[in-house]
Amino acid sequence: MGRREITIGSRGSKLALIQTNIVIDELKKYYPETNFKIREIKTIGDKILDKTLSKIGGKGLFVKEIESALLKGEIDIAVHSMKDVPSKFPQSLEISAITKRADVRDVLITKEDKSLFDLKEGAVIGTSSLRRGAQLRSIRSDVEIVPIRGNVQTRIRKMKEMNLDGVVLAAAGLIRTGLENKISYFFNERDIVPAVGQGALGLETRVDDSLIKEIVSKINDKHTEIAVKAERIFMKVLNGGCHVPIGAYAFIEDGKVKMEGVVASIDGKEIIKAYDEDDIKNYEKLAEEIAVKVLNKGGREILKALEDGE
Ligand SMILES: NCc1[nH]cc(CCC(=O)O)c1CC(=O)O
Repeated sequence: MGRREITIGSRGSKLALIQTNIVIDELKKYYPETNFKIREIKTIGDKILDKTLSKIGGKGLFVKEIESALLKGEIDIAVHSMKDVPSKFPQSLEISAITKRADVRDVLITKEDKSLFDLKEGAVIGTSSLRRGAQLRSIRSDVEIVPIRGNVQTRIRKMKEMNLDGVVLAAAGLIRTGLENKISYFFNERDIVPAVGQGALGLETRVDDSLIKEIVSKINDKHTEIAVKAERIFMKVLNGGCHVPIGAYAFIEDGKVKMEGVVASIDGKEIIKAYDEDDIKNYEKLAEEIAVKVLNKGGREILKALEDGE
């Protein structure tokens, strides 16, 4: 059973619209008769580009207006990058499906297409992500990190305008926008542990809209769902938003869930990591244990110092 017309809310950036169209193409495989309409919604995160996200209130800024439209019934589904979805939700909304994850890695785009190790001593790299900055400095302590904001295309343009040696971005966003050929270096996911949810798309719906929930459930990818849920548990235990350098990556392999979590000091001098694996059904316990391990190995002091410094 389908519905004749379904309205999907999306941010208006090129990447967001491409992602929403990826989701629509998937849904169309199951509901070829349905007309999927996109409604573009501007979020505060799209409007304020001259401040770092942590200063203007965190990553919830990319989803709030879209959630309001969902609550008002103006749209039936919201498509989000799971990376931008905060731990807390309005009570009557939920993520009902997470599609198959794309490349989770972070990458470097450099002015002269140089690999990480060919960058000159003291190279200046643009990223507003504390997670990327700290972990990058743990591999190359000589590099200087400068904040840079805006959508994917803007950041590449700013790299040139600000005469930076490079910028760090998510592989997924570049691949989806057809800019894969600009990537100069792929960071190994164990060197720069990705952001919670990176590379995964989530479909948010109203809790009581069982018809729409049934429709979106068709494109849920069980392995991605478990991995992203595990990462989000890690984030919740650490109580970390985007103002703390934390990362987590879970994946399913050989019938097990395997997971790494990290907390870093801003300068990258302290990198606290924990890795473990367990049966898939124990993913929640695994995520909690990894979070506790990271806290006990020194993560607690790092998080405390960040709180006091704010
Ligand atoms: N913070 C913005 C954002 N949200 C999702 C992606 C990329 C796609 C993804 O990770 O799913 C990006 C761009 C980036 O970080 O380079």
